[in-house]
Amino acid sequence: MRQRAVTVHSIRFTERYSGLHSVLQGKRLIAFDLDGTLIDSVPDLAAAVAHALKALDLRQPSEAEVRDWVGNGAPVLVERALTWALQTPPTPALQQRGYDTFMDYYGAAPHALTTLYPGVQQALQGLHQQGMTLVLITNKPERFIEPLLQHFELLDYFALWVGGDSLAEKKPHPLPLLHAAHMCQIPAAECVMVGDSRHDIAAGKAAGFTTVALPYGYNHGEPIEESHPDLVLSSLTELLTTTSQTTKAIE
Ligand SMILES: O=C(O)COP(=O)(O)O
Ligand SMILES: [Mg+2]
Repeated sequence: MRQRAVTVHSIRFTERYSGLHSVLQGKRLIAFDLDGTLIDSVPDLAAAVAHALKALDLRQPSEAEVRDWVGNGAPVLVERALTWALQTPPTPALQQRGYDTFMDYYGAAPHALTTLYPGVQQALQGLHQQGMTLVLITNKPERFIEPLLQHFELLDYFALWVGGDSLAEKKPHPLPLLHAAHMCQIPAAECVMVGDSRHDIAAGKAAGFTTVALPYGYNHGEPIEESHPDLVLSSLTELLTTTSQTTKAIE
């Protein structure tokens, strides 16, 4: 069985890096959020929202407006868009029509306008090579995960992925995180949740994971620091620097 030992190198850490060091020390599993953390997907989500509203003869929001509505999964995104356009919550029938049109449009090409954030490929590859177990936990519908990971050539890095409709609960509930830890047989105390939104940080805290935030994604227009993650990074490659300095896998 594979075990992990933590090796502290005799280098002088700056205050920032000693913070990184202690947060990741002894961790074996990193759970990544998808939208706003690994991929900038808002251009495609906004195009699908606009298409769905246009099909219903409703006014269409800007990409900036849609950015602030992302985070609680596709049904809530469509509901927020319809409520904005109608200035009142949609009827169940209208919500269903809007959702179906959104899903068809988005599902046809979920990566057409979507890009990987800088350093993502490098960070995942490095962490994977170091023997870290990587999982993906998104509120995005499960059916879109595999095509997106395949398109960006990230699929092989992940031991498992969980979508917003995969289980009975989604983030900010801790269930998807606890499910992933259980499936990988790694205790929550040795797991880290990395995400861009308050839902990632709340889910991580509730699951007993260490929480790491990225400030460049989608958080309903609020600074992620307000959610008090254990650490805020500017790029995922900072994770790589830290773990390569502080952990070493042994047989
Ligand atoms: O689909 C959403 O609303 C957000 O997805 P995420 O959990 O990957 O950020
Ligand atoms: Mg996100």
